[in-house]
Amino acid sequence: MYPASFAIRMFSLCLRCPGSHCLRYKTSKLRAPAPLSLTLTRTTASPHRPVSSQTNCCGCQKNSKKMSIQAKIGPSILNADLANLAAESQKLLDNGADYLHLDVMDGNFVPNLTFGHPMVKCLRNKIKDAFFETHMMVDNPEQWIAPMADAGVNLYTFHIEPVEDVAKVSRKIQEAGMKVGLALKPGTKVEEVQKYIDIADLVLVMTVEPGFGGQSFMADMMPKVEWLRNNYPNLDIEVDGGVGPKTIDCCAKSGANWIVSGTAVVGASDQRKVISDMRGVVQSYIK
Ligand SMILES: O=C(CO)[C@H](O)[C@H](O)COP(=O)(O)O
Repeated sequence: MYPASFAIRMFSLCLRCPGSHCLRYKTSKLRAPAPLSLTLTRTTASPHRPVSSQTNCCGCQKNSKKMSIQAKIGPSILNADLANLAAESQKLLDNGADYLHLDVMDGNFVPNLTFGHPMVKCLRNKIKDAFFETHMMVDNPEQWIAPMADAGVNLYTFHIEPVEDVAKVSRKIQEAGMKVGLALKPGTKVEEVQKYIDIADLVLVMTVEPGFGGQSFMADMMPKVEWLRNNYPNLDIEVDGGVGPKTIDCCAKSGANWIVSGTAVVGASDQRKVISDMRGVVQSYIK
């Protein structure tokens, strides 16, 4: 961690750069993460996905480029009528959902049980072309990679907390043909995911304790999202838990672009409006 005086000095150096969006002290060159307490916007360089090869003499990007991320709304079907899952899911997709967030719980990692790959496979048989994310709230995510890939999952998001070798599990997910999501419980420091970000397609910052839908949003998780966005402008950052029309602005402003919303969408009388309004808020913060 660099002291604040160093950060301020590097920032003022950056002001000489014609690219006014450059904040050099948090580029990949220095490999120093911005402190969690700093709230910064608009970076142009990322160790995750570089956005330009043109640089100024100071190493800053010459031209500001648009962030390449997109706003995505993924309803969680946790609190839906699971006996009617295919119809409920199709309705969400027809109302504009970008993807489905499927909460898989094993009763060990979290104190709740939901469903596993057989159910996901049945859902895939009914819904052929939607993007499926499974949020694996399980002790041993490695165990379910092959069956979930076979079930037609696109993005396999697992918690790093119980996993000894996150890189190995991530590689196996990729080899199985799925994208990799890395999830953090509220008590897990964001720095713990940093060394794996280059192999991740998405980082999920939980905004409730995982296990149940319908809980209150934890605004104190937003510094994690800000830190990720400031350091990785093109990373897909997902939030999950208590997210809805009342809390979306806070998430979007902090830099989240993949939004999981359960109760607020599934229980809405006008799902289409809720999904579209939330996407609009996220889009308004994407530069
Ligand atoms: O992962 C989850 C709980 O562990 C759920 O996805 C999450 O809680 C979504 O539901 P809601 O929007 O109702 O909070």
